[in-house]
Amino acid sequence: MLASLNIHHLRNLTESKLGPLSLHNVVYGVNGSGKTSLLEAAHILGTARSFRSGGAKSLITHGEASYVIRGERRLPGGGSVSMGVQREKVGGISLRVAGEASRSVAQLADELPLLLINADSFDLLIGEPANRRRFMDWGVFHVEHDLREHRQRFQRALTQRNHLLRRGKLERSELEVWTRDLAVHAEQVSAGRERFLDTLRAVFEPIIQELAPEIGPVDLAYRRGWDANSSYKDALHKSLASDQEQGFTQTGPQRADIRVTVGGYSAAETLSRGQQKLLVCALKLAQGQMLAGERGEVLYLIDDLPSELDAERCERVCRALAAMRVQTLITCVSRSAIPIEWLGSDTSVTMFHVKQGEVDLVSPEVDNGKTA
Ligand SMILES: Nc1ncnc2c1ncn2[C@@H]1O[C@H](COP(=O)(O)OP(=O)(O)OP(=O)(O)O)[C@@H](O)[C@H]1O
Repeated sequence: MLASLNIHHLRNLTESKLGPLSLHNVVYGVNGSGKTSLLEAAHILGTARSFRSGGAKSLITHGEASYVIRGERRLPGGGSVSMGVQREKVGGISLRVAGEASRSVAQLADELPLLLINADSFDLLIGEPANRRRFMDWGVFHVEHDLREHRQRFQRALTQRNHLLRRGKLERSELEVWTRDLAVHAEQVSAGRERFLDTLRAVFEPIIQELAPEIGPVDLAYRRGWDANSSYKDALHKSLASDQEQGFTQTGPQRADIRVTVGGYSAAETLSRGQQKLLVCALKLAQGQMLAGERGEVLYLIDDLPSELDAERCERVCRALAAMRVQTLITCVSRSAIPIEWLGSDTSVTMFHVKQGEVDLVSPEVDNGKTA
């Protein structure tokens, strides 16, 4: 569990401490006060990158030369691990884990597994299929580590095959070699995605029922990217002439998708914005449940949880998070937007008030909900 976060010169957070952190942490403050920047700091600590667009250097407080983010992770069995990320305007990024310099972002991710829910998360439902493929591949690689190699070899074979298809004069034997390789690894990648989706469905269904029973059953159908009745090898054989004409491989896992429907209709085109948010939250909570099952720990960064949700539905999300026993860092504009009893007992929830980059620990008893 992340125990504390110290931030130096990240956006308007010139010298800020967020801590001590509990299982659930609510940060509130007016627009532009620095709430998202606090989530961003936690995200950088676990991934070495921001979730917002823009150059990495634009995160450094204007006029300063570098930012530094330090965090302390409390270990389940006692003891703690320190983590740190520093970015220089001139120079680059340096990472530290347990007092040692590290070159591996994966080491940060291992120490602090994170999941983010923010306005961009809607892309999972309404965005391009690539967003849903990334979601599937995240799951595949967390659950089945050896599929990484199949994925890399699939990508390499696809690149090579497309390269040959683009060339006017076709080298048949070379094309056949890459097509054979492509077919083998594509089937593996696709089968892995299908298994992930089967596992996810079982976790997702009770969560969506709890968060949004009124929208009815939600179907997550896997579209593997080629004719469901043929092997990929046969599909490639059938589409060879047309692939040659187009100059690229038109079918395969690079076209896979998850079709999300409600009562047979596209969820993206049918659901209201609030319902879409509940559906996206259910997918992310299912993802977290799978990750927590495997890793034992996960930290949810949730930007402006109450936006788009009415009080009752916001409460449902909070109660689902509380039931999962995952750590949360949730932002909202007003103190009263998330009554802490939705998340659990007073002892497992800490509130912070951020004002122009300054973070204050708020005692709920003293504050009594009056500081909005
Ligand atoms: N490099 C920078 N140096 C200094 N200040 C910056 C820099 N980048 C952004 N800011 C400022 O930091 C502040 C914090 O922005 P942030 O997005 O964290 O606010 P927020 O509390 O999440 O707001 P909202 O509720 O509007 O989403 C803003 O006032 C922004 O103008």
